[in-house]
Amino acid sequence: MESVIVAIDGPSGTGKSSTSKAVAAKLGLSYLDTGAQYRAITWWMINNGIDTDDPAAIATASAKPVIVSGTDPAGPTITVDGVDVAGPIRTQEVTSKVSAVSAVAEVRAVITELQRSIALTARQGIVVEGRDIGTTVLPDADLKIFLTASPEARAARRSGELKGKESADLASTKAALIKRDEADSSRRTSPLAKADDAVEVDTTDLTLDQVVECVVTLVEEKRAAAR
Ligand SMILES: Nc1ncnc2c1ncn2[C@@H]1O[C@H](COP(=O)(O)OP(=O)(O)O)[C@@H](O)[C@H]1O
Ligand SMILES: Nc1ccn([C@@H]2O[C@H](COP(=O)(O)OP(=O)(O)O)[C@@H](O)[C@H]2O)c(=O)n1
Repeated sequence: MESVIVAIDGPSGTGKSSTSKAVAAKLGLSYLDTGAQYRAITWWMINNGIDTDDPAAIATASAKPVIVSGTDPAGPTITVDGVDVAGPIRTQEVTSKVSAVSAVAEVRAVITELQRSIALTARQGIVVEGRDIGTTVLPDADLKIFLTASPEARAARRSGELKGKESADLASTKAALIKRDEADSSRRTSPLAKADDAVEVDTTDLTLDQVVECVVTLVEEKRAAAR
């Protein structure tokens, strides 16, 4: 197997981004954060005065923003209409609105198309992380991983990140995270779900290094089996 495609899905705070970046760096693969793309289109909607509670208005505007993702795991980038939005897409405002925007079928169609074209052109292969990569975006991925962790562990990880930036206590972080998971899991189009053939890894009691090692081993096993 020359080029390998790895799909990593799961809810917020399970370790998708950190794991995917490290696995891609170790194996010399590209890396794509699809959540950043949904955050970027949400940022654009807010910035352009589109009501994020109006699915029809979102659908009409969905093809307008030009989103470009840089896929080097050592320094992933994201721009919208040429503007670097790596910082602005992480605000609580975007986080609170991204589930509503990403539930709109037209938004998913545009972003899914973009994701498939990026995966197709990654010559060495790619690690793609998100919510519906194994089920919808790349159903033929060579390896599918579904990360889980307890809500307590996920909230603790997230509020650790937010400390010093935007104050958010553990309880409100946990409540916001559970609300977003529910919205992502219950939407009609391409909800957050484990693919039938995904390997589930519970990261609650694992260190990041252990999770990375586990995924790298699974990729190597796939490669050995394909030889
Ligand atoms: N196995 C782990 N144990 C402890 N902390 C972790 C683990 N995996 C990730 N983290 C930390 O948790 C936070 C959220 O991880 P991230 O990779 O952004 O998750 P996701 O992409 O699933 O939302 C980060 O600060 C990261 O360093
Ligand atoms: N493949 C994906 C990835 C993200 N998303 C949406 O984008 C949001 C932000 O994703 P993210 O991966 O940046 O979220 P975190 O887990 O990092 O907080 C999710 O809550 C989903 O609403 C999606 O719908 N499909």
